[in-house]
Amino acid sequence: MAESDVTAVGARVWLINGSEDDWLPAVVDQCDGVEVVYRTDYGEERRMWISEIDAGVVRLMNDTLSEGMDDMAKMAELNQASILCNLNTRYGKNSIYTYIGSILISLNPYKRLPALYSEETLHSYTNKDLGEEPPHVFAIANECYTCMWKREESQCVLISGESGAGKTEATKFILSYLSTVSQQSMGKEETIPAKGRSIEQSILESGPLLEALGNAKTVFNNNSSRFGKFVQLLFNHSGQIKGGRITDYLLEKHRVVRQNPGERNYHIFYQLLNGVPSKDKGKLFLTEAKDYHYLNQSGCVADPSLNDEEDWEAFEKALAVIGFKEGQRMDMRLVLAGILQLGNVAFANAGGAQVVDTDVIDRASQLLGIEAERLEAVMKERTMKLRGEFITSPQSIDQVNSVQWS
Ligand SMILES: Nc1ncnc2c1ncn2[C@@H]1O[C@H](COP(=O)(O)OP(=O)(O)OP(=O)(O)O)[C@@H](O)[C@H]1O
Repeated sequence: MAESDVTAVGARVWLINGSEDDWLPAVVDQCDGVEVVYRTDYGEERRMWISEIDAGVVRLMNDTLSEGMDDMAKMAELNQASILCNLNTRYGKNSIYTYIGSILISLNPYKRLPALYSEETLHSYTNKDLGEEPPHVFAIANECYTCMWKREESQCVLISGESGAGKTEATKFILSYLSTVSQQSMGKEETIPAKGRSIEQSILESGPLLEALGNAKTVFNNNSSRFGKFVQLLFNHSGQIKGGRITDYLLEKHRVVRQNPGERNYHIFYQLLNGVPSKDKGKLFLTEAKDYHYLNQSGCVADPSLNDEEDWEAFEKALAVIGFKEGQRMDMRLVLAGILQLGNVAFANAGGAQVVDTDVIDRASQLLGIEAERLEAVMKERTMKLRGEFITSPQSIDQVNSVQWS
């Protein structure tokens, strides 16, 4: 390598800090023949005397990396620094997807990129081999779909990443791709099932449903899934989706009663309060989020990026598409409103915990369909079976609160 290559203005270089993981991608910004100014991709400026520069300090970057490679398995230099540099270069061009062989790396753009997920883009990935088109989550979905045919074996996509990385969005894109190709493979003699809803529609509608009940605003992600899920789709021999199953894991249950500062309870409670028409609020005893202990303790009841009213409509529509009747939907509203009332039951010490305001118990009992006396008793007393006999004893306020809030 000629030394002048790494001092020529505009040249892409590596500044060698130590181990390969510490290399910094940079560009030669200025050179007056004595001193060189390098500007790193991460915004830093580094100055060096030309006399100090050798291959142990600055190295010329491979041309292919300067442009950004869409498959990193083909990179000449493969280390943490070159991977991060390549992803960063591509991210700057809104190329959020990159392969390493058949593994897809997806970066969260934190902005809508409609052209990337248009119908036209989706169709450009059908019947293509992996690598034929630019890296994309649709290409992974297509690879699964075609491998299922070719190998006659079940296929699996594993999506992992930290909170807010984009797993839920990626899952939705994969489901939307598979549901589109499933509908395309529908034979002429086959029609959408009765009640005007297809399985594909039901699978897509499961998104708003699961998000309302299992997602919440956290400090990392305003729509964080607080559970893991395994989505299974079953295809027939014509390539159509014939069924699906979603198994959930490890729902963060304690969020219903307690949230960290700046976070929210599950979306559904705020959607209920904002979405139920005023005329129906009375019978559900609904007021405002700030009035409920389960919603007001974190200091956050709203987020400008979330539209609880619209999301309530999407939730109700999803329930209808999936097949819940109005009576069942009403039962859900009653249970949700009942949970909010339970959080407001307050206790005082009077020879054991006693309910301060029995109106709250009355409201909860009406909503949940449980006798008020029995509801009050299970909240403030403890019953044990001792030598075949049931013994009921009062509880202290701490004991009662630990049951109510944990
Ligand atoms: N491909 C994308 N295009 C546009 N925005 C995206 C994309 N992926 C993610 N986002 C944005 O980032 C937010 C967080 O993404 P997402 O909810 O999918 O993360 P997650 O990995 O599922 O997080 P968690 O583990 O907390 O549930 C989304 O609400 C969306 O605003």
